[in-house]
Amino acid sequence: MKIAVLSRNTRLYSTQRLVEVARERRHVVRVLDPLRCYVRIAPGEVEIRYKGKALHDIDAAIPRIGTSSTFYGTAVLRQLEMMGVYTPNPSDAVLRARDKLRCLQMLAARGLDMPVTVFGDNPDDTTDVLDMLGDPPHVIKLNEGSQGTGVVLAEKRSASQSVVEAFRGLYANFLVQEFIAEAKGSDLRCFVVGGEVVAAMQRDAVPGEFRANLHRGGTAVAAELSPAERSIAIAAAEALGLGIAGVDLLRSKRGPLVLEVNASPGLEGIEAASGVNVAEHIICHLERHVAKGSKRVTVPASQSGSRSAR
Ligand SMILES: Nc1ncnc2c1ncn2[C@@H]1O[C@H](COP(=O)(O)OP(=O)(O)OP(=O)(O)O)[C@@H](O)[C@H]1O
Ligand SMILES: [Mg+2]
Ligand SMILES: [Mg+2]
Repeated sequence: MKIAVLSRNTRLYSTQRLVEVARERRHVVRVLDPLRCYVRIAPGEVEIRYKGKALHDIDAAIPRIGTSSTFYGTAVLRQLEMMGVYTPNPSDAVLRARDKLRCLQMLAARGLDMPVTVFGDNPDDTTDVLDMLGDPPHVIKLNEGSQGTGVVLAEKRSASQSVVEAFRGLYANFLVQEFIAEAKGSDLRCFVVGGEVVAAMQRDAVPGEFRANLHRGGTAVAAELSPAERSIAIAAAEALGLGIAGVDLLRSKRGPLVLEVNASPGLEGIEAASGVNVAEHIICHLERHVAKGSKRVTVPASQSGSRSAR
């Protein structure tokens, strides 16, 4: 198989692991910086080039698209999809996951439990928006934040109001959630590949911190999931159409709650904590799909001319 890993940095742990395992399993693998891919769009043609050369015959692509290149990265991925390249995480699904509000709306539509969430645009509505949520503490989050940045705990209503005003002043999209105190600064990261949870870890925040993210100093240990936790994680990944997903859950009084679904979950923390070779699960998932015969589109010579991508 010829595999492309769309990643801005070949030195990242996740990128390196995917390359390593793909090579071990005798695939041809190449890391492509999505920002160095460029595209020609014309009727009946599919063309994508990388550093001066046409890309062709790619069987599968693994998008590892960071928040800073969502727009461009997903456009490149879409072009690969148009060429019939298999991707476990299609561009539309990556876009859905990147937008926390949209993600929560889709999960709610499936009846999956989550912290109750509100949002509103006009300052005149803030009081009523917060009334819809209930008493503090509240968690206020930037809609497109990651690694715990822009996630703020407001203990009092006046604090919620101030943070909301500050985010509005910065023209940032945000959402406000009920604070799940019973989670006690811990969350569960469930790594879903091809409709199965292949690895899970519990992350615990450092004392005095409510965010469990490893980037915020949190620590991680392997986690045993209950059947309910396992099934809600799988359902959340499926609701968004993601073959690979990092689903974050909180353990609450009313059962597991989905916090968010990440489309480019990191491998370092989860492989270290769980001891599972997650990269191998991902490559095996590609093998199963490409072998199943997801066909690459061949552009007819009459349409593609000398510009054909293959
Ligand atoms: N409503 C909540 N109640 C309790 N704790 C919360 C809540 N929302 C977030 N947290 C804590 O803050 C952390 C960061 O929140 P969240 O996962 O939404 O942000 P993120 O920046 O997208 O993180 P990631 O790096 O996992 O993508 C969570 O892992 C959890 O520990
Ligand atoms: Mg996230
Ligand atoms: Mg998270």
